[in-house]
Amino acid sequence: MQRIAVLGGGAWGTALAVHLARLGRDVTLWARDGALRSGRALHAAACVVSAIPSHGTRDVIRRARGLLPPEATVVSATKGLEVETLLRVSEVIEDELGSDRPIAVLSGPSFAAELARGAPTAVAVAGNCEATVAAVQREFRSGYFRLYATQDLVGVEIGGAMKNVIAIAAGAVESLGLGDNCPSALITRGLAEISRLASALGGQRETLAGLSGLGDLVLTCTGQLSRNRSVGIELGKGRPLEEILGKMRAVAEGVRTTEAALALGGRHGVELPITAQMADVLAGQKTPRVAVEELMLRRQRSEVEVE
Ligand SMILES: NC(=O)C1=CN([C@@H]2O[C@H](COP(=O)(O)OP(=O)(O)OC[C@H]3O[C@@H](n4cnc5c(N)ncnc54)[C@H](O)[C@@H]3O)[C@@H](O)[C@H]2O)C=CC1
Ligand SMILES: O=C(CO)COP(=O)(O)O
Repeated sequence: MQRIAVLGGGAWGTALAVHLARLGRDVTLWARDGALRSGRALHAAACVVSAIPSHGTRDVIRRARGLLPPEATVVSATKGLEVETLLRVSEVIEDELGSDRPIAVLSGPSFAAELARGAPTAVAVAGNCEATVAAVQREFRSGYFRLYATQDLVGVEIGGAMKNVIAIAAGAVESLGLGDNCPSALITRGLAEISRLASALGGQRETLAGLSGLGDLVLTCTGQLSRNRSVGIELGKGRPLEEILGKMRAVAEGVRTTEAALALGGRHGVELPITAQMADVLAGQKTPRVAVEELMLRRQRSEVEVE
């Protein structure tokens, strides 16, 4: 897997391209408005890493379809859901490229800037076949980048997408200055909510206790570099969402994921109380303070749910 094309010239695509180039791979980075049409970016690629925001993935993959070498593995590094279809990103890719295509997903606690400077980082890698997962694990690893293999695509992708929703909530709670108990409860109950949805969709709860669940949740809810957390901080100050997003150049996937996750929960009969409150907050229908009060006043229940 020597030749690698990275689609997406944002922070994450760039960091992954830098990392792979450092490993001696022959890397091409395709940024929006780049030369995808000419096929130069994808020519003879053994592997294509997709680090496009979730809302742009289908379009870019569709445009890449005819240019992709038939055997090329596609590795999704995106964390989100397709709002219109409620599909996970690997499902979107499969929808466009067919179920024979080797597809893997990378997800876990990994701020782009830290990977780019070679800070020790560990992620999960899942895929639609064991050999694909093993190949990605082998080809992407370095002294500072470690990949844990799993076959649980659902768990890994739901963990990566949903942690962004809880991170927005964590930022809002931080802004309200409610102390340390509240964010801790939010992270824990957020994890319960994420695990419930993943499990209903066929994922394994154990996956959510791993890097693409708890690991990424802790990083994004507490890390200074998180864009999702920073959206929450601004919401907590009372700024409207449009104004916050209008000033942001980077993507905060949790904003769109909130709506999609809530719809997925509804479809599968899964209660997502924090996500539901965040949907109201993001829609400007409720303040974060009221959302916290309503969560606290919910009917008390068992901590561990019996399925
Ligand atoms: N930044 C990070 O630390 C990490 C980000 N991710 C995920 O990677 C994905 C990409 O995020 P970043 O690179 O951070 O985003 P970014 O905000 O740094 O850049 C987004 C890039 O996507 C391009 N883009 C936007 N809309 C597009 C569209 N419709 N079609 C094609 N390209 C489009 C933009 O031009 C820009 O180059 C997201 O799903 C994010 O959650 C995952 C792990 C770490
Ligand atoms: O996914 C990330 C770290 O694992 C990046 O989080 P943000 O998109 O909130 O910056």
